Amino acid sequence: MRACRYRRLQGMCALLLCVSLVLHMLVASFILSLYPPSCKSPQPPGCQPYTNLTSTSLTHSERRGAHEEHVEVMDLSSLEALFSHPLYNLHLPPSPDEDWLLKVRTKGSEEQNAAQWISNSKEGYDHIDWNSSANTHPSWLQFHLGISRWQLYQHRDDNLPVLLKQIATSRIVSAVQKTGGTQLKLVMTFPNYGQALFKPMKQQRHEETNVNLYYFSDFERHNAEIAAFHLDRILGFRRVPPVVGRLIDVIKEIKDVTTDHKLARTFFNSPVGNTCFYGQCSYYCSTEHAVCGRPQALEGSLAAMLPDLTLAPRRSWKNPWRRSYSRSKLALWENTPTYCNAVKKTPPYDRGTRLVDLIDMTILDFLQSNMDRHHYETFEIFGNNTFLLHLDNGRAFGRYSKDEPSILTPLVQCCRIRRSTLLRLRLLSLPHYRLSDMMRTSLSQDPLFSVAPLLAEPHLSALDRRLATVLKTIQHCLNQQHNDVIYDDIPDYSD
Ligand SMILES: Nc1ncnc2c1ncn2[C@@H]1O[C@H](COP(=O)(O)OP(=O)(O)OP(=O)(O)O)[C@@H](O)[C@H]1O
Ligand SMILES: [Mn+2]
Repeated sequence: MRACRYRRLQGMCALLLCVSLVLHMLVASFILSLYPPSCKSPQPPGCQPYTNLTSTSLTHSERRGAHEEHVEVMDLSSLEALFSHPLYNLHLPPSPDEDWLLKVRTKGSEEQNAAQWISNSKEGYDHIDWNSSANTHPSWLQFHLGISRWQLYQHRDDNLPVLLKQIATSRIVSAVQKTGGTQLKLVMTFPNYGQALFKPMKQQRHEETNVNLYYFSDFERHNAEIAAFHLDRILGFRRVPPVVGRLIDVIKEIKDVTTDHKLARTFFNSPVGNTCFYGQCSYYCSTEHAVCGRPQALEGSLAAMLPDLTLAPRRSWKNPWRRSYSRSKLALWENTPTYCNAVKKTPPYDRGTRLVDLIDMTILDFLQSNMDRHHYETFEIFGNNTFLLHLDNGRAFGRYSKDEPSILTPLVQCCRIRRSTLLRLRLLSLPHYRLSDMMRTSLSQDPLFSVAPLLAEPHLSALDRRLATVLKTIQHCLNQQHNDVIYDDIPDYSD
C-alpha cells in the first residue's frame, strides 16, 4: 500500500487498510494505487457500437421460435446514427484531474508498473494477474475509474459492452442479500471480484400495475431497471449504472453459493415444484411475495455496482418534489403553483446545474412513468457541482395506458431546461430517430430479449406520446415568454 493515495484523500491509506477486509475492495485499492491518469483519454472516434449480447447463457427452451428469428435481424444502424449525431458527440474540454471520482497520484507508480498483484488462491475466484496497465484491469474496475463529475461512463465507452457481457455471463461466486430499501435484492460477486445488484422478476412484462395500488405499494420490475438504463443512455444522460438482464438458476447460482444463511433458510418448493425464496426485508419478503424459478430459472436485472461507499461516499438528497407517501395527504408542491420560486432560491438549487439536473431526472421519470423518486444521490467528493445518480428505477414502466402528469410538475412549475437536453428530445421526436424505435433497438441487445422483448409495444408507444407532452410543456413555457426557460450549456453548438 506504499503508493496508495486517492485524490483529495491523501493520507487515507489507513482507511483503505481498514476496509481491506473485503477482499475485492482490497484488490481494487491496490490497483487504484497504481492507476496512471493517462488511461482516461476520450474514446477514439468510430469505436465499436454497443455489441450484441444475445449469445448468453439462455437455454434454447427459454427462447420463443418466431421471436428468436427477430433476435438475429434487429438492425442497429438507426441507433448507431443517433449516437453519431453531433448532439451526442459534443466537443467538451478534457476533464481536469479533480473531475474523476477515483484517481491516484502517479508519483512512485513507475517503479511499481511491473509489479503484479497476486491473490491468495481463494476458492471460486480467479487468480489475479492484473498490473498497473489499464488493459489488464477487469471491466468493473475500468467502469469505476471512468466515473467523472458529470457522468458515470463516456459516450461510446469501449468498456461498456465488455462490462455488460461479463455481468451477463460470468460465473456467480456468491450471492448475498443487500440490506436497505424495501424490496428483495442480492449482491452477486463474480470470479474477478466484480459485483452486481440483482433484482428478480416479480411481474410479467405485459402486465400493467393494478390501478388500485398506490405508487408506493407497486412492485419493482426487473425489466424497468434494464429499460431505464437504455432510456437514460438514449437521452444522453449516462447517469444510470449499467444494467443487464440474466436468467439465473436459483439453486446453482443463489442457494448453492450463498453464504447468507438467513437468505438460504427462505428457499422452498412451491406446490407445482418450482424453487422459490423470499429473503428478509421490510415489506415484500414473505412466502406470499416469494420469487420463484421455473422450475429453477429466474429472470432478473443485474446492475453494475458503484464503488464501495468507503471509497466513494455518496450523499442522499430529498427530492423537493417528493410525494407524501400517504394515501390522504398531499405534498406542498401539489397545490402551490409557485413552489419552484422557493426552490430556485434554496441552495443547492439556486446556482450551478442542480435545478436543470433535477429537470433532466424529471423528464426521465415522466417518460418512464416513475413516481418513486423520493430521494436522489450524488458523489460526495464532487460537492454540489455534479450529476444526479438515477438509481432505483424498479417502479418505472408500470403502466402504458395512462400517463402521470404530476411527475412533470418540476418542469411545469420551473419552466427551465438544459439546452442540450431539449435538443436531444427534439431529435428523438423526429421520425428518423423516434424514441420508441431507438428504445426497441437498444433493448434488443439485452440477453433477455431472446426470451421476450424487454418492453411490450404499448410501453414503447407510450414513450413517444409522453415525449410529445414534454415538448409541448416546454413550448408552452417559451410561449409564455419566460425569459430564462433555456439553460444554455452548449453555447458553441448551433442548431
Ligand atoms: N448499482 C448500485 N451500486 C451500488 N449501490 C446501489 C446501486 N443501486 C442501488 N444502490 C444502493 O442500494 C440501495 C437500495 O437500492 P434500491 O433503491 O434500488 O432498492 P429498493 O429496494 O428499491 O429501495 P427502496 O425501497 O428504498 O426504493 C440504494 O440506497 C442505493 O444507494
Ligand atoms: Mn425502489
